[in-house]
Amino acid sequence: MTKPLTKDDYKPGDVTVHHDPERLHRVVKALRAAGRNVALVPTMGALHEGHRKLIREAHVMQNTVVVVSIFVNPTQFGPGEDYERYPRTLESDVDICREERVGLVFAPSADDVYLPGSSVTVHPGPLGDELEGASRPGHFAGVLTVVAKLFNIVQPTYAVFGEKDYQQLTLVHRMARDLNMPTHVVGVPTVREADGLALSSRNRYLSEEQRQAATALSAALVAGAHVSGRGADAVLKAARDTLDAVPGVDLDYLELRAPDLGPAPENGDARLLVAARVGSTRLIDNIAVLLGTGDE
Ligand SMILES: Nc1ncnc2c1ncn2[C@@H]1O[C@H](COP(=O)(O)OP(=O)(O)OP(=O)(O)O)[C@@H](O)[C@H]1O
Ligand SMILES: CC(C)(CO)[C@@H](O)C(=O)[O-]
Ligand code: BAL
Repeated sequence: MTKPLTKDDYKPGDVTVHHDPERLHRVVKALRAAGRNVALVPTMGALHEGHRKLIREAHVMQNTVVVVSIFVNPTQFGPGEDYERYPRTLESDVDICREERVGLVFAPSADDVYLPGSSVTVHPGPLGDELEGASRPGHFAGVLTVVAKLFNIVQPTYAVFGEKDYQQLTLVHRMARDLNMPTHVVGVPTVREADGLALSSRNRYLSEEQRQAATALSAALVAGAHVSGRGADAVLKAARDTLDAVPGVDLDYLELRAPDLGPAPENGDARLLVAARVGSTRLIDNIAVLLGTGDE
């Protein structure tokens, strides 16, 4: 039988913060037994408007308890990446969650998530070594393993992810399908600043000058999308020219792919993806494009 909840487990109308995976698991199990839907929004914290939009999407279904996880997952960072430096702002994150009517925040420590001797991981398949995975070896094994753990701890009906991390969203979809996970994965369009820059927790690393240069990523995607009727070569050239015109932007990749990140089609729906370093900050972005044949 499910144990009744106490005020330390769940406070209707307020947010409750849990650190212990087993306790959180017990709380969501009791809420489900009481007829509530459970939706999960996985994050690494330092919450911004993009995260707020994911939380609002998670509320779309009536009678839902939204769980936001806040965990800077060490296994998805490579050596020399910004794991130590990544912003950790739990107190203000909890305030944002309260404003957004989140029921439960799950903020575990790395030791609670990865028990000593843990060795089994999720293998992302070949897509895990491409695009982001080519620059960040092992990144998607780390992401999918922690997302699978979160799905098992929370057992959500819905889990919401942003299109800003398009390859991550694609791989999480694929993991849920390939491993018969009962969670529905929902994608949310990218929230942008007025000048086009995709919101990202890492934007706070940028100096004023770098912040200005960083608009080159979204500008390049828009320039590419603008000429999409003329075909793939025109898209890549327009995007590349835009990036090349801005000093201080060091391109990592600019690629056109199919919407499922397979090879780009000659025409029809496609995705244009970019990653670049501005100073020491690595930024990513992407946009949907409709490729024409170049005849029109
Ligand atoms: N601008 C955005 N619009 C929509 N969703 C977003 C945006 N930024 C992040 N997300 C989504 O929020 C979720 C948590 O991402 P995360 O906490 O890593 O934030 P982030 O801003 O992407 O941080 P980072 O700078 O580390 O990439 C992911 O599903 C991510 O795609
Ligand atoms: C999905 C995620 C929370 C897994 O650590 C992370 O990759 C993120 O914040 O996008
Ligand atoms: N937002 C994706 C998490 C990462 O960059 O590690």
